[in-house]
Amino acid sequence: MSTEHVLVTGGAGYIGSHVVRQLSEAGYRVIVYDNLSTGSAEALVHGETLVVGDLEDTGKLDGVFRSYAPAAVLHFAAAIVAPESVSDPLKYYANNTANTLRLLQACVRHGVGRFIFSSTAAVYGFPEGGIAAESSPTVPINPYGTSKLMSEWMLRDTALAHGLRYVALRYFNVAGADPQSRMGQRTPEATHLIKVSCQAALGMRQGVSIFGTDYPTADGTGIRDYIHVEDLAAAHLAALAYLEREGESDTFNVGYGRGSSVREVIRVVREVSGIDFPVTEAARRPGDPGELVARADRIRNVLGWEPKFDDLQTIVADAWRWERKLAGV
Ligand SMILES: NC(=O)c1ccc[n+]([C@@H]2O[C@H](COP(=O)([O-])OP(=O)(O)OC[C@H]3O[C@@H](n4cnc5c(N)ncnc54)[C@H](O)[C@@H]3O)[C@@H](O)[C@H]2O)c1
Ligand SMILES: O=c1ccn([C@@H]2O[C@H](COP(=O)(O)OP(=O)(O)O[C@H]3O[C@H](CO)[C@H](O)[C@H](O)[C@H]3O)[C@@H](O)[C@H]2O)c(=O)[nH]1
Repeated sequence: MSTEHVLVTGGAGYIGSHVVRQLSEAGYRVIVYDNLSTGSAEALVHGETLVVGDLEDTGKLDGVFRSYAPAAVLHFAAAIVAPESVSDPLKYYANNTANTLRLLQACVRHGVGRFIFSSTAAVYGFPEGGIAAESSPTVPINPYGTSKLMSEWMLRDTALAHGLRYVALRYFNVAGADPQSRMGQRTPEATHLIKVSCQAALGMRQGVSIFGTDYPTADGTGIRDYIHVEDLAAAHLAALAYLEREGESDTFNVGYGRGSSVREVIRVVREVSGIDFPVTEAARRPGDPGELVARADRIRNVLGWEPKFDDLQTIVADAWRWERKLAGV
């Protein structure tokens, strides 16, 4: 049990709010810094302190560091829509790269020693054989991935120069919701397959398009490593504990190391919901790799992370329950 303050940027968002809840339950005193551009104060369920502010506002950020002297910073705040990053790249370099720079400068000014960073499998682009290890080449194919990779580099160099230790977590396909439906993915226009399929089952969308049926995979559709947001959140607590026991700075994939195809996901959403929503076959979505699965042994070995929800049925059931609650049905 820790009584230290930790600062969580983007803590009112989808992933951050799950981590915030788990941190509170573990005894941390959590300060959330969020501009509520996509996040919601309702996602903070244990009365955590919310400072509504933008990372660009370094004056406000400095005030937070002065008031709470956080022992650690967990950095989720970002713009996250990969296709939008192609049409508006500077938004991504501003909000993801430049704002991470501002946050790191504040950490150095205030002597913060521990930092956890939300990175993404998008840093790998199209990995050889569809499987990415942490040592695989980082060749992002869109500005979103590049903005995150640049942040990883700044973090690495800052750590070396200023005695800060960090863990960068490269998330694969995050899905599902709090098993008690207190929080989940709120953005109605989200494009993620499991959310879209649940919305289709609820009749909120006309159906689901399968983007590409001619990939060199067993059923021709794209394969991804879907990870339950609750397990992903637990990885952050494992990372924080690792830094607290003086672990060295490091970067880890967070996935299960096992892929599911688009057809499998749709079949499970139909089964779980009991609703046979329309599915159409469409062309490949530009920039989509056929297969993207994590090599995921390092995080288990080094951080001691053990997933508890490694099952597509469970992920979909929790996503489905949340989506119904959000829709009020
Ligand atoms: N969702 C995924 O599948 C996925 C996959 C890989 C990596 N990630 C990373 O995880 C992190 C969280 O993603 P999410 O899915 O929870 O997204 P989200 O949009 O729900 O959360 C982002 C949060 O950051 C806040 N925010 C954004 N810009 C800000 C700024 N300038 N100042 C202060 N607050 C700001 C938003 O209001 C929101 O609460 C991001 O860094 C994202 O790149 C997400
Ligand atoms: O309506 C849809 C939506 C998705 N897909 C397919 O389903 C799979 C998963 O697509 P998502 O949009 O759910 O997720 P992505 O794999 O494209 O990307 C997500 O995971 C990446 C990391 O792996 C990045 O973090 C990225 O930001 C995040 O959106 C892909 O094969 C995609 O082509 C469909 O067939 N129809």
